This record gives sequence, structure tokens and C-alpha cells, in this order.
Amino acid sequence: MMAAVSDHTVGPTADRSARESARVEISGLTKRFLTPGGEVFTALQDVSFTVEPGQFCAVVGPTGCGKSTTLSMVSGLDRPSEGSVTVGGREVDGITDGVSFMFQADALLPWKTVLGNVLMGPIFRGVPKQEAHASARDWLRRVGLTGFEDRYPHQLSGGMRKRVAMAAALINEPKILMMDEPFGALDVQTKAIMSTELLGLWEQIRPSVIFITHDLDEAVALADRVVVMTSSPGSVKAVFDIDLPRPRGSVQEIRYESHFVELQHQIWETLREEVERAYARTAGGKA
Ligand SMILES: Nc1ncnc2c1ncn2[C@@H]1O[C@H](COP(=O)(O)OP(=O)(O)OP(=O)(O)O)[C@@H](O)[C@H]1O
Repeated sequence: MMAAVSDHTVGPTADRSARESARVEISGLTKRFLTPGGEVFTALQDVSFTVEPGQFCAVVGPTGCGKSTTLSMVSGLDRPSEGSVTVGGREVDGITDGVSFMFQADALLPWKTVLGNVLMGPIFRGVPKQEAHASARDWLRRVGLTGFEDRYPHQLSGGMRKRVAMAAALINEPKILMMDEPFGALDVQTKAIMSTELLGLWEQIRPSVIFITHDLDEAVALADRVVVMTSSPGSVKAVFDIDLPRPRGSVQEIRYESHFVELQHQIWETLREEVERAYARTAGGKA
């Protein structure tokens, strides 16, 4: 009789290692820049926090506290001055694999159609053309854009462009999704709709998410964990676990729940001082 061979490429072990590869650990991260005047400016000072596999982590903090700089280090676009970022236990030393992005500005190519924009990821990854087309059409359906495949970005509303960007980011089934104020430019109602849609799609593929926002309501409604940063130089002031049950449903509705209001209030109490300090600094007052 043949001995049973355990296959480590499939099954629970493979699932676990795939999950572990989505853990982001930021440890003692410090980033210094040289200013145009030749002085050293410390943007981040000893930042440490972990995003567990499949966790939705929001990062809030006053303007200029280094939120986007932190994302650059996690994505491998820039290197820390001190400390480290590891993804799946491996130190980030170049562009991180399996990461998708969404920014406030649309990253859509204006000369490509909606379908063409969503197709770019799979084509770039070498997915056969027919399969890539089927997948792109499926993702456009999931974001409610069936029938708009042949439009160009300038022929869409802001919310529709965000849907295309969301499909383009998620079609790659990233293990990590980095979002820098992705809905910041939208009106309040469209933002709430897009946030609810994002939650639904995230629940389907469960990447680890780092979501930067200035909007505390958005952070609490979406996240499992909210990291509050201090004003410049940015460091971690507090981390809040958001124990609101999932699935959360409508982002608009959840805001009226008493526990939501309580969490939002607690986080604002922590953030307020930092926002005031950053404002005083940029307004020329005392920090
Ligand atoms: N390449 C760079 N050279 C010099 N300084 C930089 C550079 N990149 C960022 N900074 C500075 O680092 C600080 C943090 O910038 P960052 O964009 O990370 O902040 P942020 O928290 O994302 O801000 P906001 O909320 O306004 O988008 C700022 O003071 C910024 O001017």
C-alpha cells in the first residue's frame, strides 16, 4: 500500500501560510527627510503597529503626521531610516508582492476604457487574455458597472470612477490593500455608498487593509482597529479595537448605533489634541 503523502501546497497548512503572508508588522519605524534647506526633518518617530491577516486597519491622524509616508514604507516605495516593515515575516526591501492600492486621485488611465483599465492588472500578471476579460467583466458586474465597459473615465461620475478603481484593485485579489483617502474627494452620500460597497467586496476576499482617512466616522464604520497617530513627528498615540459586529451592513445606518457613537467619541477625544497641535503649528501659533 502506498504511504499517504501529505501535500503541503494545499489544505489547512497552505491556507495558514497564505493567511500569514498577509500580516503586516511595522516596528520602530522612523523616517527622516532632508529638507530643501538641508536640514533633517523627522516625519515618523518610532511607529509600531501590526495589521493581522484579513484585518481592516484604519489610520487616522492630523495632516502631515506621516500617514502616507507610512504607506510608502509598507509598499516598498520608500525605505525606513530606522526600524522595519515586514509582510508575512519578510522584511520589505522593494515593491511588495500581492499589494493593491487606491488613492484619493483616480489612478485610471484616461485613454483606456473602463474594461481596459480593469484588465491591466491581470494582463500585467500574465493571465491569458480570455480569462482576464472574463474576470474583468465579472469584477465590473460586482461593482455595478455592467454596461459601462466601453466608456472612458471622463464619461463617468466620480462615484463610478471609484468603482472602476475598486474593481481594478480587487481583480488582483491582493493579500494587502492599501487605501489612502480613497473616497476623500466624493460627496458625503456617495462616500457612504462607496464605503458600504467596499465593505461588501472586502468581506468576499478579505485582504488585510490599511486605510488612511481623516474621517473618523468612516474609520469606525469600516475598521476592526483604528490607529491614532500624533501630530508631527508621527508616532502611534493609541490603538482602538472596533468591536462592532460584522457584517456591518450600511455604513450610513451604523452611525446611529449607540456603541458606534461611543467609540467615535473616545477616538475623537484622543485625536482632538493632536489635530489642535497640528493646526496651531501650521497656523503659526505655538505647538
Ligand atoms: N519626500 C519628502 N521630502 C521631504 N519631506 C517630506 C517628503 N515626503 C513627506 N514629507 C513630509 O513628511 C511629513 C508627513 O507627510 P505625509 O504626506 O506622510 O503626511 P500625511 O499624514 O499623509 O498628511 P495628510 O493627512 O495631509 O495627507 C510632512 O511634513 C511632509 O511635508
